[in-house]
Amino acid sequence: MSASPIYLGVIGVGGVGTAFLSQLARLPNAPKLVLLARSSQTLLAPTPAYSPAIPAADWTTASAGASLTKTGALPADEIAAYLASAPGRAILVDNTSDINLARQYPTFLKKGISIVTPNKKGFSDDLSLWKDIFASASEGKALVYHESTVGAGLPVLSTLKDLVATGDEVTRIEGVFSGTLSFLFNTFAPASGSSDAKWSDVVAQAKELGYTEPDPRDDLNGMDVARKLTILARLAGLEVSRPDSFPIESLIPSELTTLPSSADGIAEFMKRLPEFDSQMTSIKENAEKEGKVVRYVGSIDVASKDVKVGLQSFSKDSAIAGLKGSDNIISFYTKRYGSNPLIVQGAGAGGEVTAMGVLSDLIKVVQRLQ
Ligand SMILES: NC(=O)C1=CN([C@@H]2O[C@H](COP(=O)(O)OP(=O)(O)OC[C@H]3O[C@@H](n4cnc5c(N)ncnc54)[C@H](OP(=O)(O)O)[C@@H]3O)[C@@H](O)[C@H]2O)C=CC1
Ligand SMILES: N[C@@H](CC=O)C(=O)O
Ligand code: NA
Repeated sequence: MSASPIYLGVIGVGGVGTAFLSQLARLPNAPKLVLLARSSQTLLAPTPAYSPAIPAADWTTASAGASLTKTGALPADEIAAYLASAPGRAILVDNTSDINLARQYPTFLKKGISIVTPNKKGFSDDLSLWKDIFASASEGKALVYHESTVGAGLPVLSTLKDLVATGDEVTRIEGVFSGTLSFLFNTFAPASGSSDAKWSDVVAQAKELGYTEPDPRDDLNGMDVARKLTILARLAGLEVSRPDSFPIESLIPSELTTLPSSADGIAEFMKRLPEFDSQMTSIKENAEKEGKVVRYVGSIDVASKDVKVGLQSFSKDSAIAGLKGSDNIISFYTKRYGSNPLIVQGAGAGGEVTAMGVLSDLIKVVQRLQ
C-alpha cells in the first residue's frame, strides 16, 4: 500500500527558510509543497487539485510562471483553511520569528495541521499559550516539533524529552545557549591567544553570518537565551510563566534601549553601537585581570526553580571558555548520569544547521502521520 500524500506549507524564506528549502529539495519522498509565504507574498498550488506543487529547489522561477496562484500576505486563518482542505494530512513549517503567527498555532493544530518550527516565540511566551498549543495538538490529533528552538539543529529538546520520558530526574541544565553570544565572546575574548577585535565589529560579523535573530538586539539583550531556558524549564516540568519572569542581564548600552523595534531602529542601533565599544572592553579587561574570560551563560536549577541568564567569568582551561565559533554547550545533570553530566555540544546558530533541525523534525512528523 502506498503512503498517503502529505501537504506542506512553509512560511519564511530568510536565512533558515532558504537553507530549509534547499535541504527539502534533496529529500526523497518529500511532502508536497503547496504553500510558500514571506511577509508580503504567498505562493499557492491551485485548488481544488492542490497541484502542481511548488518546486522547493526553484520556487523563485516557478513564481514567475502562470501555473501557481500568487497573492499578497494571507491571514493565518486563511492559510489554515487552505491547508486543512488539502486532500491529505498537512504540516505547517514556520520559519519566521513572528509572535503573531505563533499565537495562531492552536488554530492550525485544532484543524489537524501539524507544526514544525525553529520559532521560539510561541513556546516561550505566556504559559497559557504553551498549554493551549499542546492541548490543541491533542484535540486535532496533530503533532508539534520544535527542536531548532534551542541549540539550532543540536539534539537538545529530543535529549531532554527522552530523559524525562524514561523516568530520569533532571536536576540541573546549564551552559551556553546562544550561537551569537558564543561567537561574540569566543572572537572578542578568546581563551587562547588574544584579540583586538572591536565588539561592534564582531556583532556586525555575527549578523552577516546569519547567527543573530532578525533583530540582533534580541540576542544582545539576553531575551533569546531567556526564551530558550523558558522552553527547557517547561519541558523539565517547571511552570515558568514568561521569559521575563526571571533576571536577565542585557548587553545593550542603556543609551540605545529606546530605539524602535523597526528596520530603521535596527540600522540605527548597528550604526551607533561602536560609540559604546569601551563598555564591553572594560568587562573583558576585568575578567582578564583575574586570568579569566567572560562568557554569557544560563542555568536552570529544577529543585529550587531558579533560572538565571547572564555574564560569568571562567578560567581559560574550562570547557565553556574553550568553545569555538558559534558553538553551544548544554549539560544535563540527572539522577542517572550522576556527577558526570550528559553533554550536547556543537554549532548553535546558522542557516544550514538550524534548517537541519527543522527538516529532521519534518521527517519525524511525516513518519508519524503515515
Ligand atoms: N538564524 C539562526 O541561526 C537560527 C534561527 N532560529 C529561528 O529561525 C527563525 C528564522 O530565522 P532567520 O531565517 O534567521 O530569520 P530571517 O529574518 O532571515 O527570515 C525571516 C523570514 O520570515 C518571513 N516573515 C516574517 N514574518 C512573516 C509573516 N508574518 N508572514 C510571512 N513571512 C514572514 C520574512 O519575510 P521577508 O522575506 O518578506 O522579509 C523572512 O523570509 C527565527 O524564529 C529564529 O529565531 C532558530 C535557531 C537558529
Ligand atoms: N540568534 C540565535 C539563533 C539560534 O537560536 C543564537 O544566536 O543562538
Ligand atoms: Na536543537
